[in-house]
Amino acid sequence: MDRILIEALDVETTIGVYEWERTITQRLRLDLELATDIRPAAAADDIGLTLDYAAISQRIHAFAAEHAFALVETFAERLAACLREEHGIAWLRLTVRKPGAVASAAAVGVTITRGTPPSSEEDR
Ligand SMILES: Nc1nc2c(c(=O)[nH]1)N=C([C@H](O)[C@@H](O)CO)CN2
Repeated sequence: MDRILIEALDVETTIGVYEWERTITQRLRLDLELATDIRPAAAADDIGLTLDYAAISQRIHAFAAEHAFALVETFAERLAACLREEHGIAWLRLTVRKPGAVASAAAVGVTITRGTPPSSEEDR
């Protein structure tokens, strides 16, 4: 199955388990792989027949601005559900990194995959 990519998308959100983290916004860095068949869009050269990565990126910024969670796990799970529901995405992989959260690490975070990857002959 083909995949639409969104890599190193930086968003600002309220996130953290500590009291002081509830009063500020912090940066999360997101990587996404979204399964879709790109052939109809490519054949017709039509943005309406694919997942619009610009529109999805905008939606992610809005989601981050609208929500405040303690855990990056919750952010990832809720965002994945939101994107799958609103865009009919059958399968996705989402990595959420919180740069600077652990001073001795470049980043910490989570990777989740949700849904069933639609199979195609090319994958066999
Ligand atoms: N598995 C997790 N561990 C931790 C998280 C988290 O979201 N998931 N969060 C924190 C704190 O908010 C930390 O990022 C503040 O620097 C600690 N551990």
